[in-house]
Amino acid sequence: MTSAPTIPDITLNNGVAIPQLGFGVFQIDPKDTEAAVLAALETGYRHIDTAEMYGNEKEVGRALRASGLDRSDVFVTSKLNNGYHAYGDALAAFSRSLGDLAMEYLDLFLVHWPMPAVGDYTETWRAMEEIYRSGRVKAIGVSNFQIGHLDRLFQETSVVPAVNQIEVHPYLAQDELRAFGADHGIATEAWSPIAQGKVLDNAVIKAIATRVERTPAQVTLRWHIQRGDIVFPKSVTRSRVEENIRLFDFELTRDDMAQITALDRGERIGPDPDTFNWVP
Ligand SMILES: NC(=O)C1=CN([C@@H]2O[C@H](COP(=O)(O)OP(=O)(O)OC[C@H]3O[C@@H](n4cnc5c(N)ncnc54)[C@H](OP(=O)(O)O)[C@@H]3O)[C@@H](O)[C@H]2O)C=CC1
Ligand SMILES: O=C(O)C(=O)[C@@H](O)[C@H](O)C(=O)CO
Repeated sequence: MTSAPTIPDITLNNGVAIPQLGFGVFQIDPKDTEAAVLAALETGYRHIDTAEMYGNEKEVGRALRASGLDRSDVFVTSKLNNGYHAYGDALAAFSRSLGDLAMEYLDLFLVHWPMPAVGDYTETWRAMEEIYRSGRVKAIGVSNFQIGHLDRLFQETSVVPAVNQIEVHPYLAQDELRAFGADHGIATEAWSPIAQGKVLDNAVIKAIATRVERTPAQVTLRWHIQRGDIVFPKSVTRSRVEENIRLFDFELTRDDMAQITALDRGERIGPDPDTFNWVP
């Protein structure tokens, strides 16, 4: 393939820079993860999104070491699993994630789900603040938090989350929650950015793709990039890993952007954060 593109950074609310495009590893079998992450790093990705829940942190760490890259060259995110929301459990879970990744620090650590009916996420967030103060993570954030959850954090805790990682794709544009985040200095990370493939046969996206001579996946990912969100598509297919990074040498018009945003139908492919209380 041709040389790797330059991926722009987004500056988080504490000054930390995060590559706007990364590589997600949800549903990559642990036995396949080292090879998949290594392929992504070889292709030019410098940002990996994992989680304790995915069961593949060890393999992510192995891939980074096998790549020969410096630890500081790659932005690594992991997430606190749902069973560890109590203060002491959260501290211990963070240390376990670091141990499994075999890293001295994480770039970003997130509360994976708010779990509103199970525990008190403000207690969990105080543990995250303690982890942040320890210097073993460069930034802390949340995932799947709704406006009400964020409002409670603002009222009862000190550190404003650096990011909120939420489901966003053309069928779930999330404009209200994204705007709320932007108003409070919280960057949006868009999970399942191509809706696990479900938006790729959409007629509007296909027509734009034909006109700009790109694939529907590239058009959809470019829509996220131009909206300013952070994305990390997942693929175990080398040709798609290469396709998904080629987003920085074309542009969508204002009309393309509006047409894709108008596909919003409030349709989730994942759980509803207000009612999701699953402990793996
Ligand atoms: N915080 C949270 O609660 C959540 C976070 N996430 C994060 O977001 C990441 C991405 O989301 P994910 O759910 O994996 O879904 P994605 O929207 O990234 O879609 C992944 C699926 O699309 C396929 N695919 C990838 N690229 C292409 C392409 N160019 N053309 C056609 N098909 C393609 C993949 O197939 P194949 O692999 O076979 O090539 C896979 O089946 C996760 O890996 C994870 O890091 C995801 C869900 C929830
Ligand atoms: O991928 C993630 O990060 C998730 O949280 C999802 O797996 C989510 O928990 C789910 O889809 C459960 O069915």
